[in-house]
Amino acid sequence: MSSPARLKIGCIADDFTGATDLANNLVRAGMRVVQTIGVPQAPLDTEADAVVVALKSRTIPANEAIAQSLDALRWLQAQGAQQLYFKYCSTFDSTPAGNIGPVTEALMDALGCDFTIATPAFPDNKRTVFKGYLFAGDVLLNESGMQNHPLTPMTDPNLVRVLQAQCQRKVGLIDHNVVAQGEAAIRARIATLKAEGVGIAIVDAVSNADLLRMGPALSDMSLVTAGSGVAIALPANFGLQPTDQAAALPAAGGLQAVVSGSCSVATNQQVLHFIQSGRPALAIDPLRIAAGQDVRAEALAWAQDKIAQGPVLIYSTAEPSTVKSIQGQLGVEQAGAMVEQTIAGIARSLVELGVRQLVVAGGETSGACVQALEIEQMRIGGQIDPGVPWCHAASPAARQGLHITLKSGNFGTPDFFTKAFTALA
Ligand SMILES: Nc1ncnc2c1ncn2[C@@H]1O[C@H](COP(=O)(O)OP(=O)(O)O)[C@@H](O)[C@H]1O
Ligand SMILES: O=C(O)[C@@H](O)C(=O)COP(=O)(O)O
Repeated sequence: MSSPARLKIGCIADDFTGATDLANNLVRAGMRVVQTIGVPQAPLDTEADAVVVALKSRTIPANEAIAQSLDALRWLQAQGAQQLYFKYCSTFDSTPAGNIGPVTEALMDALGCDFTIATPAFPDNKRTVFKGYLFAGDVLLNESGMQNHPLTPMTDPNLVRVLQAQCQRKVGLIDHNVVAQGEAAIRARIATLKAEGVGIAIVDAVSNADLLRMGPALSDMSLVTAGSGVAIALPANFGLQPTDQAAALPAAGGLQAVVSGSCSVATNQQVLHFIQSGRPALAIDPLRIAAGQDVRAEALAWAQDKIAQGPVLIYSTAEPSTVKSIQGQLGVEQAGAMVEQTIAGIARSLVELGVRQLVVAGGETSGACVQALEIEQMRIGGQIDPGVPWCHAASPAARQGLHITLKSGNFGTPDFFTKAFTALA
């Protein structure tokens, strides 16, 4: 086994789909990237410029998120990572208890880092930050629907205030006027903030040009914290330029399927689009799972005689009123866990049937599917839509490995479920 080169960027992501989102942006900017599911037990055994360690630490208790993140940091340091990147959601999903602030500060302490940035800006997916205020699309974060998020309701769009509530260190702002002037002005502002006792600064960015202007000023920062957007600007600091080779994956083959447990607005549109295009789609009824029916076996039998003709979709995706009614009958957590386990079981059975191109929709659903497929590591390939790349992974269920994409609930155009397979052809 050849000994891999020193990692340029070591990344810690607080969820699985967010991890592929970050990996995708690093690949687009020229890095070869591997994503691991959790913290690996062994050293990296393949060439990569960056590794993204995917955790599920977004909404767990802050002390557990810190412990897992420090574990990931130690592994990345052992692989020689030259810069660390903590990735969180582009809608800054967190509560006054964390976990963005506590994890950032624990990583800073461990790295002896006296200053870092924080920006969830991801203009390709319409997340922008101006004067410290986060916009999702054309509206402020707290008007975007995120104010109703069940676990991390975002009711304040001012990120300086939001992050300060989670941090011991003083939080400041590098605003758009400074970012627009480029590296020297950003470095000067950082020096001023440090002199004022600020340890973490929210940074404005309303376009990719802003992110690219920011990049050179981050070249010597041991820790960067951000959504995935900032990643487009970092590979250049290591002398890398965009190249198709960074996204190279093995040739794709085998059967094609989509499984969806996401109930987000974008996914609902994607399911509808797939059905309206006349392709085979099977809805899963959570109440039948709860009643003890073998929904997995039924789904497999349904798929078996259709899948040779082209991609099939198996979904529990539903509109908010239906989801609420099911949650009312089964309980929120029980309904979620039951559906996740069923879809993950179906994904495993489909791969055992010969599916080698698998689209998974939903963050939690992706976590369950990746676990059911016993995937430990994924190589990141080309982008299908902003934030969503194809990946290639080994799995005991697929001898030569499989192509898999983990789609965040809110990402992707309405035709994503068909476009994904065309992109791989
Ligand atoms: N019809 C349904 N009724 C109730 N819960 C559902 C239904 N379909 C999916 N779920 C659950 O909703 C959650 C969706 O979360 P997730 O997979 O993270 O999607 P997203 O990325 O869109 O948030 C999962 O726990 C899933 O099992
Ligand atoms: O930064 C983002 O928006 C995404 O990468 C992300 O983290 C999305 O999370 P989920 O919507 O929970 O999949």
